[in-house]
Amino acid sequence: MLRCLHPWRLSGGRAGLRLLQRHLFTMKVQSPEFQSLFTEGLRSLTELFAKENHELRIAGGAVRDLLSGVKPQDVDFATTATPEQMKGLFQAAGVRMINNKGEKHGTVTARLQNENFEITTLRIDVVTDGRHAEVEFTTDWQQDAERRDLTVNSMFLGFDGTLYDYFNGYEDLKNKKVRFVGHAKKRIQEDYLRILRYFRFYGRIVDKPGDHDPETLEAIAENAKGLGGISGERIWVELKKILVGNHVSHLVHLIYDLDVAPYIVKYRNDLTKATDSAEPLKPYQDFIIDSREPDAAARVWELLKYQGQPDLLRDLQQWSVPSFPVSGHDIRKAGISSGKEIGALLQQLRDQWKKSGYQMEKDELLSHIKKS
Ligand SMILES: Nc1ccn([C@@H]2O[C@H](COP(=O)(O)OP(=O)(O)OP(=O)(O)O)[C@@H](O)[C@H]2O)c(=O)n1
Ligand SMILES: [Mg+2]
Repeated sequence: MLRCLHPWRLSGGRAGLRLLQRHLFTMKVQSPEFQSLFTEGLRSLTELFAKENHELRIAGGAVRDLLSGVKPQDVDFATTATPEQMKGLFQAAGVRMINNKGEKHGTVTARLQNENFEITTLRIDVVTDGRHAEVEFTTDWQQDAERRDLTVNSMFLGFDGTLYDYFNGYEDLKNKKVRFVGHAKKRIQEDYLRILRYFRFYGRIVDKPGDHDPETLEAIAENAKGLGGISGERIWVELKKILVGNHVSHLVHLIYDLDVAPYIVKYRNDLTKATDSAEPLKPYQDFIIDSREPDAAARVWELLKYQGQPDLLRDLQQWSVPSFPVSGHDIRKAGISSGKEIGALLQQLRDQWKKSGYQMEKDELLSHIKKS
């Protein structure tokens, strides 16, 4: 998962600006990944905002991915427009809005040319309890960058290719450094899940494991117990992402050394509560099956070794990973030709197969298609 940095075209002679933290560094970004985002839907969206003089930029993780030469899986947008202004603008243009649950936190989702766009008003987190935040809207990009977790996740990218970087995120990405924006302690106390996000991005970005900012490690150790208040399901989602990254062994050690482990693994019966507790191996097996990485099993052993669960470890080591018996070809033979439908059916059958404890065979699975 080594990510290489693209040779960016710098807009002449501004490199000196990045020396000061909290000093806006800008440059121009041109890359095939960036260009590939410009769908018809995105063009219409940017035009709508430009017409009303609202600023709209790509924000956070998607900027990080683009700068690493990776096409982002999901793109978040940030804007100076308030949710009310966005709603007015979309209504006037006859654009459908969906899923208004995010509105309290400033997020409006608009559907243009069959694509969904999640757009969030710039905000300050006014009150945080380590899990949720009460927010206040702002039109100041720097303030929005300041409430984000890591420097590499705190950048914005305008549609003319201008990168806006307030906290040396670009420099950190190039130097493969994972750092919190401002004080690690404060950032973690705003949302304890950020402890695990730190490990996750460390596994994604850093080449050689071992180097950490002492202040960060201290802040993690001091605040690990905050993870006790986060739902097991959210923890498990992050943990799985750590396990598919690099440096798993190093990170699992660190999770134990910093005493984070008690709050995310031992004593946590709800960690994998989506599944039956009579089958303690199931979530790990599902993870291995879903990850499709050749060494996924070894990564989970690593975790179990330290989880103080030698029985689970032994059982998992003896388990031979079954392979899903249905292929796209089988479904096509059953008379379905649309690629999209085949994909959806494969996913459905996979889920059924997993629920059956990987017991269902090909014919039985395929017979379910015909019935539905
Ligand atoms: N606990 C969190 C979660 C998110 N963010 C901010 O919100 C952005 C988007 O969050 P999310 O999509 O959850 O994560 P990404 O960083 O985009 O990572 P991924 O590639 O997994 O989506 C992050 O980049 C970061 O700026 C944050 O500050 N603190
Ligand atoms: Mg994201």
